[in-house]
Amino acid sequence: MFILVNLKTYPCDPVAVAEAVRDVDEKTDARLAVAPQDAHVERVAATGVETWAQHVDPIDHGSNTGHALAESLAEAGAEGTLINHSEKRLKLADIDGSIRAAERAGLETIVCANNPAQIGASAALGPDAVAVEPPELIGTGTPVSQADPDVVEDAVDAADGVDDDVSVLCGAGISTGEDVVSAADLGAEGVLLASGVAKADDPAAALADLVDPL
Ligand SMILES: O=C(CO)COP(=O)(O)O
Repeated sequence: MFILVNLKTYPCDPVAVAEAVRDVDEKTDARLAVAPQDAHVERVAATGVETWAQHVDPIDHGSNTGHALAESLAEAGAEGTLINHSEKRLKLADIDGSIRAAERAGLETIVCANNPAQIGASAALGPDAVAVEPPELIGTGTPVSQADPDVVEDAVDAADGVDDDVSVLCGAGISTGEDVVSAADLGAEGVLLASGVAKADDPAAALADLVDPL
């Protein structure tokens, strides 16, 4: 399983969380990574943890102000990027452009989507992976894999129907190892999570619990 910890703009110490993720990653067969804010990518990557960007824009070097350039994030140490997160929605043409920008920079891609229909459309654009995250469950602590198993299974079917090379992850409310196991049982190859680690009193303990049953 791939476990990607999205730090959003939570007021946690990104380097301390990154070190905890790196340490847990070394002790488990699961693949763990962290997606910090752009300003923290370089410091987080320097810990040795697999580091992802939260977003890239569909742009190239040039006359663009206030954008996230894929090449710059890759140079700072990012190995992949989320695209179209529920909190950073893009138009279809821009999702396509962001995937192409990420590919150009050598970044792995996960396109997020609200529901199985959007998962199918996203898979058609050829990212490495898609992630279904029902917005109403994000940040609630109610795990999508247990509260809405159909949405995960339907997302897996939708992506497989378009391109079975595209992996499917799920996210929203995931915070325990049991939630991760139920996601795997539904056919997800990984999970995205945020508050369960970024807002935990002890992020290292929260991470240890996440991988414990894997
Ligand atoms: O948006 C998410 C991960 O990208 C999920 O957030 P929570 O884990 O806080 O529900």
